[in-house]
Amino acid sequence: MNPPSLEVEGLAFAYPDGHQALFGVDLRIERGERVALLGPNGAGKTTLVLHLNGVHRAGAGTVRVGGLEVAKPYLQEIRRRVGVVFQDPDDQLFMPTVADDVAFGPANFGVVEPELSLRVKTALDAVGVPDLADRSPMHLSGGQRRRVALATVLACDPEILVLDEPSSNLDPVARRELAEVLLGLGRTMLMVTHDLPYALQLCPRSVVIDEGVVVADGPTRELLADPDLLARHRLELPFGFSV
Ligand SMILES: Nc1ncnc2c1ncn2[C@@H]1O[C@H](COP(=O)(O)OP(=O)(O)OP(=O)(O)O)[C@@H](O)[C@H]1O
Repeated sequence: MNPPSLEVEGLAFAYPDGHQALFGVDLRIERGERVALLGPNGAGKTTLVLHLNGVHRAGAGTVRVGGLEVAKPYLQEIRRRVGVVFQDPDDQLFMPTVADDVAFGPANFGVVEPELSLRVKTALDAVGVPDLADRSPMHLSGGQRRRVALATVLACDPEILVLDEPSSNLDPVARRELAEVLLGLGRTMLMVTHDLPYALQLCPRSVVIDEGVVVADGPTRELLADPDLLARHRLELPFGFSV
């Protein structure tokens, strides 16, 4: 049997200033699952995500991606396996053309022509912007930049896609179109978001963390239908939205 895409066991972490941000987090995501990671500001979501690609080193506990432990000797392969799409595409796009940006990751991981060009084309097709290949990433709309940032990660064929606030700063049409793209990918996903309707639309399962611990883990629809849970953890559905 395949190992789970993500297995976090007993993860605890304190920042160098002594602030304890995670207290024994457990999280298992099977291949093909789409999971939303919810929680108020300061809950520990980003801190958790930065353990998945080895930016932070666990104080205690383990993280495995597709069965491989996040540890120094395996960091290059871990970074290929964990495709983080940052909230700000500026963090991800820096080459002269879109095609160069999408090729950058797989080229770094040793992919060569003709496979490299195929990866670029497949990734841009998957996010619905094949026509942008020769454009400068600097001169794209926010929605286009978000899609290109996603393509840069897809081109590395990650085990798990980690999306940080994918719907932020998108107009309603770009937001819906991105949801359609994400649903069409058929990939394992962990989506960090404050956009609860987006979590409901995209992720059958949600995990709520608060003050560094997992406080709920279950079907998104059930969690969002629990007003006490939402109120306890500063989660709020938009006015008039019913689950
Ligand atoms: N570099 C740091 N040094 C010390 N404490 C930090 C550092 N970065 C984050 N923290 C603290 O760790 C806790 C968790 O922060 P984190 O950024 O993981 O929360 P978050 O759930 O991602 O919040 P948000 O929804 O606002 O992005 C917070 O109390 C935060 O103040």
